[in-house]
Amino acid sequence: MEKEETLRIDNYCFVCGKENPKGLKAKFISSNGKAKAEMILYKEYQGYSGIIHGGIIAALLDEACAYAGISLGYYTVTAEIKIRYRKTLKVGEKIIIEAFAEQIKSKLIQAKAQIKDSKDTIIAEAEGKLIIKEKIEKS
Ligand SMILES: CCCCCCCCCCCC(=O)SCCNC(=O)CCNC(=O)[C@H](O)C(C)(C)COP(=O)(O)OP(=O)(O)OC[C@H]1O[C@@H](n2cnc3c(N)ncnc32)[C@H](O)[C@@H]1OP(=O)(O)O
Repeated sequence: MEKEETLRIDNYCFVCGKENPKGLKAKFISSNGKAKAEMILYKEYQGYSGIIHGGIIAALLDEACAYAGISLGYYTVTAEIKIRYRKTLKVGEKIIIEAFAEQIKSKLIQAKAQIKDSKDTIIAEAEGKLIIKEKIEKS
């Protein structure tokens, strides 16, 4: 049987990697199944003029779900993610990204995430199913 590949962290994640010069460099803090980040997205990430691209929003929501899962002690891959875009996100607006995750089966974590603007308006929401690949060894 083929040995499963382990997930490697090399700080080049497109969303959070500190070393990725083309990445978003989001800084998540997470604990007890919750994750949070605040950031501003600039023109480089727009689709239509002045509006942040939905794929970037999806990537941030996905990442938030993953961080919430990491805070439960697991590295996961996303099996499914459903996104509801509620309002357009304007270039240059401060946003808050939050996620909550719970393990609902031996290999399955269910997560919810949302992005709000500084007026507490929900910009987008997500529901994700994450499959546990490995337990994080405490160093
Ligand atoms: C500090 C760090 C910084 C670094 C932090 C970096 C964070 C990066 C975050 C990035 C997130 C990503 O983009 S991850 C990359 C994008 N995602 C991927 O590439 C995933 C590609 N897909 C796959 O590898 C596969 O399809 C899987 C693993 C998702 C599923 O494979 P599989 O073969 O079907 O699953 P299998 O192992 O048989 O099943 C495992 C269990 O999960 C269940 N399961 C599988 N899929 C689903 C599903 N959609 N919904 C419900 N349940 C499911 C199965 O029924 C089974 O349950 P039971 O029978 O055991 O009960």
